[in-house]
Amino acid sequence: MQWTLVVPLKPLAEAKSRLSDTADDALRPGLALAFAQDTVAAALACRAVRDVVVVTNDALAGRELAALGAGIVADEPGSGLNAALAHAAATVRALWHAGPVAALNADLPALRAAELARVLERAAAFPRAFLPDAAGVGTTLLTAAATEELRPSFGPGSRARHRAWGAVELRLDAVDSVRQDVDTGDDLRAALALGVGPRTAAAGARLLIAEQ
Ligand SMILES: Nc1nc2c(ncn2[C@@H]2O[C@H](COP(=O)(O)OP(=O)(O)OP(=O)(O)O)[C@@H](O)[C@H]2O)c(=O)[nH]1
Ligand SMILES: C=C(OP(=O)(O)O)C(=O)O
Repeated sequence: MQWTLVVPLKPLAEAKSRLSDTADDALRPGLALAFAQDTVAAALACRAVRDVVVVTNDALAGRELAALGAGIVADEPGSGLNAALAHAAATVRALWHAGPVAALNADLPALRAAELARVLERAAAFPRAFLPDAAGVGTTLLTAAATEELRPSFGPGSRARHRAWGAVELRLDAVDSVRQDVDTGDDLRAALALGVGPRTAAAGARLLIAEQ
């Protein structure tokens, strides 16, 4: 089964506010872009991924991620994360192809294509499935078979909501890179320990942690 991933990204200037304990206002937009670039590059290299579509209104992010090979869908301004994901999934199915879709967080800078493949291959057994984040309270991946609606409910406590809404929780060992999203300085430290992609490394992420 080959998946289309939809990746949501808010305007870079507003991104990663919880990282303010580690990176100042001048650095956070560039870090958010680097996280997204490393996430999208790894996803495009994944054997189980047919294509990646980023839903965003940020012009710079759109250009940089399109240059990596991602499709770009404009956000419905002010609609919020879950509406943006549902809109992107519907647009993909209406305009590209009506296959299985999955929502993937844009802040997985340590993402490994092989680990993502194992998760997506496991998800293919279920109508809808999700992977909890490393903290065990959120979600980094939500999948829907071709006959299913995505029905995203991302946000605080999303693990419990996605389970309550009928998605099967995926339980796999050795897929840390698919679970380690970066919201805080501690998350960034954990992602660096896993090994981040070249753009996140070049953005000076390790220096930020060393300064703490
Ligand atoms: N397209 C789109 N993406 C969004 C929207 N809101 C959040 N996102 C993205 O969804 C993911 C999770 O969002 P948040 O945790 O709210 O934002 P964040 O920038 O990751 O972190 P914080 O600012 O610390 O909350 C991130 O990749 C965001 O860029 C939205 O309204 N539209
Ligand atoms: C949106 C989510 O993640 P975060 O806020 O940590 O980016 C989520 O886990 O549903």
